[in-house]
Amino acid sequence: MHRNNNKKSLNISSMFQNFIPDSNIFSRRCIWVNGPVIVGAGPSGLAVAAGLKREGVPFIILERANCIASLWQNRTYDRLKLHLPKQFCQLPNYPFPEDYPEYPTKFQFIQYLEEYATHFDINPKYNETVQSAKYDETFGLWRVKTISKSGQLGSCEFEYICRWLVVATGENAEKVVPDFEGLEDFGGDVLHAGDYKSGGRYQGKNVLVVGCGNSGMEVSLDLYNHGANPSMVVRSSVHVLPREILGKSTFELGVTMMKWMPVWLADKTLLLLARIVLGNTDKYGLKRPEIGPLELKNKEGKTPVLDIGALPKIRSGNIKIVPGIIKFGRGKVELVDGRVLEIDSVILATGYRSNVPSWLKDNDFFSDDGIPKHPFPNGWKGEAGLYAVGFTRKGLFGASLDAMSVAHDIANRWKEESKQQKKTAAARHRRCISHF
Ligand SMILES: Cc1cc2nc3c(=O)[nH]c(=O)nc-3n(C[C@H](O)[C@H](O)[C@H](O)COP(=O)(O)OP(=O)(O)OC[C@H]3O[C@@H](n4cnc5c(N)ncnc54)[C@H](O)[C@@H]3O)c2cc1C
Ligand SMILES: NC(=O)C1=CN([C@@H]2O[C@H](COP(=O)(O)OP(=O)(O)OC[C@H]3O[C@@H](n4cnc5c(N)ncnc54)[C@H](OP(=O)(O)O)[C@@H]3O)[C@@H](O)[C@H]2O)C=CC1
Ligand SMILES: O=C(O)C(=O)Cc1c[nH]c2ccccc12
Repeated sequence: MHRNNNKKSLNISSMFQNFIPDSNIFSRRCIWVNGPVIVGAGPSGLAVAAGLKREGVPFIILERANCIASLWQNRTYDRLKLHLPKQFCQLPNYPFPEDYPEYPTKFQFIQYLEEYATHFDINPKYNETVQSAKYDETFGLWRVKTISKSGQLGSCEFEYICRWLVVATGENAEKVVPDFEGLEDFGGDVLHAGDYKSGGRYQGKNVLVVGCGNSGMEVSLDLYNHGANPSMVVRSSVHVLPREILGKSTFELGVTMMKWMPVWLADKTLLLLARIVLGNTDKYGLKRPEIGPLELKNKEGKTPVLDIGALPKIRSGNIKIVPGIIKFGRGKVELVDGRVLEIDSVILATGYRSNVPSWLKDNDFFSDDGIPKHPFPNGWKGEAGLYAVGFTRKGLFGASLDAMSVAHDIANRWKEESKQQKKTAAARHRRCISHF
């Protein structure tokens, strides 16, 4: 759908360069960017920015929050630690400090990201939400419209014009909040896991945790540790794996096995080892999916739970497993097995989704769920200067690989176009001189 109009864009871009900056003739201020616009200042956006800095390519990062890594700073609970070993979570060209533990805390991870941004001198434009991005075929340029909520003037609107657009808004941009019958009559407090910080205020309360992914499991454990009485809803199935097997990270084991054997065999081996370490999890209401954990992650993006202590509490009955929900009523919930539970609070650990379809217009690179249609490792480059980083379903590790490919590709194209622009300018200059 998008054609590459390189020649056209060169002429038009130099035209914009003279004409647009700080223009007040439009109600929306237009800004020409001599390089890519990166949307999102999470780990993915920062990693691309660092790569571009190293190559000397100018760029702008637009971030809707007032800080970098807002998922980590604003939407995660206090007890969170990285659940993959640190070597799989560091960004390119800047290792974690040596004294960091194998599984850094979220506060250590945030500190690392702050230092990363400082080290590479990355300064995002904060409080600026991208509302739409559209490729203008006539000019061969991207038009990125934002609304900015900072400053004393209230909100301002901007339009950035650029040749390259890097989508780095993440797989977890928005909370998923399902519609439950009767929830409006429930009366107690209802929170998404993205707003949960700690179990401190739930002591002695009956709390229903909806969802059994890593968030549901870890929130349930945190609630138990704070003296609450959690019940966790498992409506379908879940793969629970030990975080480590014989002292080695299960994730690393999976990655290594996949290099040597087909994914189904790696899955079979992992499940056998998990059975030896954890026992039969089906017994506690944690039915395993029919597809193996690695294949399920690759195909559907569903992350297996890496257990950090919830499973023993499930075994001992301190965290109760309950089936799907029929409806809520005042102070209670009715379950599909006919039971009615009295509950004080609800925590929706029901996951997240990408928000790309809401703002990227006329695109056929991303599917309706906001993830690129081409799976890893082919999902980072679209047409007409469109790039995606951090949608590989491979966590920070995948984001880093994407970021290096994207920064390198843009740098090559930017340098090529800059060279051509210089040649065109020189030729124009020679023609002018020859007229005298
Ligand atoms: C609780 C939790 C724990 C996790 N733990 C791990 C882990 O241990 N290891 C691992 O590898 N992965 C983990 N992940 C996966 C996670 O996706 C990555 O860690 C990482 O945050 C992805 O980085 P990102 O930059 O792609 O996305 P994000 O971190 O989500 O950053 C995207 C940024 O884009 C901004 N944004 C979104 N929409 C707009 C818009 N329209 N305009 C402007 N800005 C916008 C957001 O505000 C955000 O700052 C975890 C995820 C969650 C939810
Ligand atoms: N320590 C760490 O590093 C952590 C990492 N994470 C990561 O963050 C990402 C998001 O994880 P998470 O927040 O757990 O989200 P997930 O998408 O992994 O899990 C969502 C859960 O909610 C359930 N659910 C959704 N809708 C309903 C409904 N209507 N009724 C009942 N159950 C419902 C799902 O069930 P079903 O499967 O049936 O759809 C699933 O169990 C993952 O990649 C995860 O690995 C999260 C927490 C900690
Ligand atoms: O925690 C996450 O969300 C991740 O995406 C990390 C991750 C990528 N691939 C996995 C396979 C098994 C467990 C975690 C991950």
